[in-house]
Amino acid sequence: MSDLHFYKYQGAGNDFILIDNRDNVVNHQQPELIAALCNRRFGIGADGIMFLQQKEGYDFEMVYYNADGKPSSMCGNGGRCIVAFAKHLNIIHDETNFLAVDGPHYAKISEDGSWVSLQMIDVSKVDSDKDALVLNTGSPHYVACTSGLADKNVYTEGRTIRNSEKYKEEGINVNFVEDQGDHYFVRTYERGVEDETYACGTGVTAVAIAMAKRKGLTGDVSTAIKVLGGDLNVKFHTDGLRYTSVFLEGPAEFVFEGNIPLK
Ligand SMILES: N[C@@H](CCC[C@H](N)C(=O)O)C(=O)O
Repeated sequence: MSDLHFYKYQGAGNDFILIDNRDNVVNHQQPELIAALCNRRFGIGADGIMFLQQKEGYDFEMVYYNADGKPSSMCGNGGRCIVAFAKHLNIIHDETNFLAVDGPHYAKISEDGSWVSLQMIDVSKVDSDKDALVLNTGSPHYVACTSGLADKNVYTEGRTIRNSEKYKEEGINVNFVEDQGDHYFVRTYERGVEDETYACGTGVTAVAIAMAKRKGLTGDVSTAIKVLGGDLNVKFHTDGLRYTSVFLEGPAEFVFEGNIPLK
């Protein structure tokens, strides 16, 4: 039995296990192992796990799995955390270009390594589903406006939409948003965690774009968003049809590191 050295990071309460796999010794294509490491009772506990790997032409590659052990689409808060991890490993200094499942990403990181601004994919397709908006910001998102969000049963209502006939095969992340004047309050049911998380980066990015679309905003837009685990900000430029130079900004913090036996 050998030990796996891991690092734990969180971005606005969206928490992740990080593994330095530059020497490629960990075979991560083991869904049961990934799910066991992410398990909050029997493992380290996390919403997802990332492997930092070498990639020619980039500072590193981000390989992301959801807590259920399945490979996932893009994770925005995970992307911000892996940038902080790459700085900790001295792979990068104050900016980086890395590769993720949805393509190349540029990011900037503060001197102390605790604040990350991550460029997300451009978006040009925003669909309607009755009163909700549906779009892909690296991961698929359903955005529904609501009131009384603090008291909403996000688990039950999110789970029902995620498992509805239309979405159950591919799955979708379900975001509920309440306009609170100078910011939006957002709560998200995450596919692959199959629960509400404290924050979802691709989710708040989808909310900021969806709300701009609904309000017909154009030009440079900056949107403050509160989530259960803290504060995030989303910036982009739009002509009303395309959303470009999209940046997800917020905290990314080291929590602890340790070793866990690989059984
Ligand atoms: N927490 C993430 C989203 C991770 C992917 C998601 N669970 C999915 O399967 O689509 C984020 O911060 O973006």
